[in-house]
Amino acid sequence: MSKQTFKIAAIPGDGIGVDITQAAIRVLDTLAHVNGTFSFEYTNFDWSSKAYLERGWYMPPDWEEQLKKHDAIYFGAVGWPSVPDHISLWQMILPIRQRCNQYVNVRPTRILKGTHPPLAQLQGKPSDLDWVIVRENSEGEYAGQGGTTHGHEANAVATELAIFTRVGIERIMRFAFETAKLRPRKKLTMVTKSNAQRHGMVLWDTVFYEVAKEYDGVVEYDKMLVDAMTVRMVNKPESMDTIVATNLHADILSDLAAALAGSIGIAPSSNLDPTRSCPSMFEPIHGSAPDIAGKGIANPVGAFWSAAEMVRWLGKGQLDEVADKFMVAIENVTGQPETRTKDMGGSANTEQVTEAVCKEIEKVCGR
Ligand SMILES: NC(=O)c1ccc[n+]([C@@H]2O[C@H](COP(=O)([O-])OP(=O)(O)OC[C@H]3O[C@@H](n4cnc5c(N)ncnc54)[C@H](O)[C@@H]3O)[C@@H](O)[C@H]2O)c1
Ligand SMILES: O=C(O)[C@H](O)[C@@H](O)C(=O)O
Ligand SMILES: [K+]
Ligand SMILES: [Mn+2]
Repeated sequence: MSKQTFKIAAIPGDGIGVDITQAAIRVLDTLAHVNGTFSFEYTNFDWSSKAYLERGWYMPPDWEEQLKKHDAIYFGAVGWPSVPDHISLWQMILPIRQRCNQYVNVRPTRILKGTHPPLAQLQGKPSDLDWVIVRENSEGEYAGQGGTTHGHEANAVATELAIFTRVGIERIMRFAFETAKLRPRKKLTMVTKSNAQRHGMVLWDTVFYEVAKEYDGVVEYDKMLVDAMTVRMVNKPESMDTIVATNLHADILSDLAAALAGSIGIAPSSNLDPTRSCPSMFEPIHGSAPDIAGKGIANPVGAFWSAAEMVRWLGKGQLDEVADKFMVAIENVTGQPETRTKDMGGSANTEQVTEAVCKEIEKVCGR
């Protein structure tokens, strides 16, 4: 069998995005080397807030064409205090998600070996918390429509329009049910705020129950209002498995999930184009963390987990075992107190964790 080469567009971005992307590439290359059946070829894109401040743009006019030459995109994080966050988000990450048809954002959470999450200390066992949050990634509260009139005056008016389409809702529901069907608990919880938001959220509910009919007897499903959902996530983590929510709700719930599982630094995400007509994008859910940037102490585990999901996606079913072993290597490292970063109660730096994961890959990922 000839060796497969995957073309990766690497966009480190800002702050700790740079450290963790570098770490992820090192780990991915070690994995490829140890496995021997595939390799990665990277194009590095210096699209960042720093570059924006120097040259006035984040991405060049042909960014889409450039990205689409790749099999996948690996993303660090974007955002820096000297640029308003809505500028950085809307000039980088959100256009990529929208124009590359990445309408699903998959955010798994579970309690990795060796973590001491607040939830497990309160009650229950680590395996109680094992979720996949399916985030609608193309519309909703992130549709980007709205405007401002009389901007700096006392009578300023601003609108922020959330848009929900039947097509958009139906495809995310279907993806969520298919995800739930393949999980051990086979449960799907759908989250809205359809008591207060009586149009878009009601359409979500309606389409959910329509699609649900196709899964009767296969997937157990229920519906939650987002406020009550936060309580259930803390008090009854074992009662849920797959969760589907709108762009904004799932953004918030996934940070909560990460914190309950131990740290924002371990949580991964896959921005997927399920049709595979565009490259999908993999990134940890955290941001550029300006408060710890430049210190070399960022937890790279969320970045590694995202890299493992990228391998799984690129393999189209052929590299699942490789991705699983990669996760074992990561957990062998989180399992050791001396190779945990500060956010996980340890004192190791990014470099030491990366080194340790590479060593574990050599032990557990050989063919
Ligand atoms: N997808 C993205 O690129 C993305 C995601 C979230 C936030 N952002 C941007 O990042 C910037 C900072 O946002 P924020 O502070 O709200 O969120 P953040 O996720 O960057 O940081 C929140 C807190 O978590 C800590 N943290 C995050 N990742 C960590 C890691 N890997 N290891 C250890 N600690 C970690 C940070 O130090 C900080 O205290 C903003 O500009 C925001 O818009 C971008
Ligand atoms: O999508 C967003 O809201 C931001 O990019 C970030 O908070 C994320 O979760 O990816
Ligand atoms: K990120
Ligand atoms: Mn977020």
